[in-house]
Amino acid sequence: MRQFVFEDITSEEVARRTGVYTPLTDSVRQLLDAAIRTEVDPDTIRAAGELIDRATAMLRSAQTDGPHGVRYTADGTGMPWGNPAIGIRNAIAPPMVVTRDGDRLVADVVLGAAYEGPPGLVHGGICALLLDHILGEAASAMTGTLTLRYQRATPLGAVHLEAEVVATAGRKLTVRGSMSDADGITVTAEGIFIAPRLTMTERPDDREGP
Ligand SMILES: CCCCCCCCCCCCCC(=O)SCCNC(=O)CCNC(=O)[C@H](O)C(C)(C)COP(=O)(O)OP(=O)(O)OC[C@H]1O[C@@H](n2cnc3c(N)ncnc32)[C@H](O)[C@@H]1OP(=O)(O)O
Repeated sequence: MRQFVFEDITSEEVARRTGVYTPLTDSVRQLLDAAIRTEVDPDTIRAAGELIDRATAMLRSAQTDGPHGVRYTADGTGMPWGNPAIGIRNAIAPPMVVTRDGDRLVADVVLGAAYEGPPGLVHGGICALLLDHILGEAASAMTGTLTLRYQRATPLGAVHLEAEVVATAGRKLTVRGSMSDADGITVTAEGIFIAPRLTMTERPDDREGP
């Protein structure tokens, strides 16, 4: 299991990097959507592919070995930037922006063509990804068991997610949550999340993570 990675950088530097990477990821997200929906002729598709390959080579001219990792700074700011639900450097992520509302975590996300499963509807695995993430973030723990009930299909478009810890027993946290559209709940979730064996006396870079 890889470890969390400590980066000794200021919040200004985090903001600067966020400003650099966010527009790139937005562009790649637009590219994903365009690649799914384009109806241009084959020559134009080939030409676009060559341009994309050139851009990819530019980006690969300096890159990390392996994944981005879950990085954090001295003040505890997390940089899970490769995360497929919330990562600001991952175009697969919608991205979901999670905020706190009292005891609950909430997020509002727009799911477009890249998330389609049945026609016009959100893929069930995407519902599971987003719910796993928001429930896991509510618990700050590893998913042990996650149970979903797909109450009705979720149309592509705007969705709302919620999660709340409802019980704690030792390292085990029970978390409930839901996904909904404008007409109400589409998916309910309940998970058992297991907090790491970790004491606050350990140095941050000793922590193991997913
Ligand atoms: C790491 C911190 C993460 C922070 C993340 C920040 C937010 C990021 C958000 C990311 C969100 C995305 C999140 C992701 O994507 S997390 C990635 C997906 N999840 C995994 O890959 C987890 C793989 N499994 C494991 O690593 C271990 O099996 C875990 C850690 C789960 C338990 O192994 P551990 O050796 O620690 O456990 P223990 O044997 O001491 O048992 C302890 C207690 O737990 C009970 N139990 C055990 N297993 C399960 C189970 N599967 N269901 C229900 N209960 C289970 C067990 O009965 C016992 O209960 P009790 O007898 O005491 O009553």
